Amino acid sequence: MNAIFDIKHMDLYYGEKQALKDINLSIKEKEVTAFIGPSGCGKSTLLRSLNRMNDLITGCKITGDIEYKERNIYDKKFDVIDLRSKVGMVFQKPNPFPMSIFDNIAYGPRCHGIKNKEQLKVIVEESLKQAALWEEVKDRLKDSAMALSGGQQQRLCIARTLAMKPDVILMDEPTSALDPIATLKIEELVIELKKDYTIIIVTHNMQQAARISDKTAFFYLGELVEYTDTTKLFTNPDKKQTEDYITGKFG
Ligand SMILES: Nc1ncnc2c1ncn2[C@@H]1O[C@H](COP(=O)(O)OP(=O)(O)OP(=O)(O)O)[C@@H](O)[C@H]1O
Repeated sequence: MNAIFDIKHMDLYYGEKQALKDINLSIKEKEVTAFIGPSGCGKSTLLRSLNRMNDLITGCKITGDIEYKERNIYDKKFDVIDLRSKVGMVFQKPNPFPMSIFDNIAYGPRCHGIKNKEQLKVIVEESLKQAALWEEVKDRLKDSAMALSGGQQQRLCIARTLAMKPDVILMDEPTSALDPIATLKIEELVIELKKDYTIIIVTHNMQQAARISDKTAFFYLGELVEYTDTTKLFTNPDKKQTEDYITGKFG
C-alpha cells in the first residue's frame, strides 16, 4: 500500500493533558481521508500535527512517529519549511492576505525565490484554474482578495496552497463558514483535486464525509476508534461507538 503518511504509536500532550492516545494510521496517496468525531476528540490536533503546526503551541509535546514518505517529520533534520510547502493547509475561516488576488497566489512562490513575472503569471493562472476560480476572477486579478465572497475566498486559499505544488492538502472544516452552494463548489473541487493530491479533511458534517471521502477515521476522546472505507464506516461499522455516533446517539 502506498501510504504517504504513516502514523505510529503517536501520543500528543498539551502540558499535562493528553489530547491524542496511541494513534496508528496509514494515509494513502491520492485519496480523500475524512476525520470525524465529536467536538474536542482531537481531529484538528492530529491534522495540525501532520505539517507540524502544533510546533507553534507552547507546551505541546508529541511522542511516537509521524512518517511522511517514510521519513519521520519530527526528526531534527527534517526541514519544516519544506514540509509545509509539501503539506499545505486550508483553515475553517477563509484567510486571504490583504493584498490583490494575484499577489495572494504569487506570495508563496515569490517567498521560494520565483521572481520571473511570466513564470508567476503561469503559476497564478494554473492555480486559480485548478481551484475552479479562474473564470470568476481572471479580469480582476489586481483587485483586493478581501472583496471576494466567502466561498471565493476559500477557493482562493486553496489556489494559494496549490501554487506551492504540494502533495497533500490538509483542510480543517473548510466549509463550515460557507453557505450550501459555496460548500457544494468546494466539495466538487475536493473530488476533482484528489486525482492529483492527497486530501485530509476534518469535518463535523457526516454527509459531507460520506459524499467526498474514500476513507473515514472516527475519533473519540483522543483515540482513533475506527478507520476504514467511508462506505463501510457509514453503513456497517465494526465498533459500537462508531455506530452510536453516526446514528446520532451522541455527539
Ligand atoms: N492550543 C491548545 N492548548 C491546550 N489544549 C488544547 C489546544 N488545542 C486543543 N486543545 C485541547 O485538545 C483537545 C482536542 O482538541 P481539538 O481542537 O483537536 O479537537 P477537535 O476534535 O478538532 O474539536 P472541534 O471539533 O471542536 O474542533 C480538546 O480537549 C482541546 O481542549
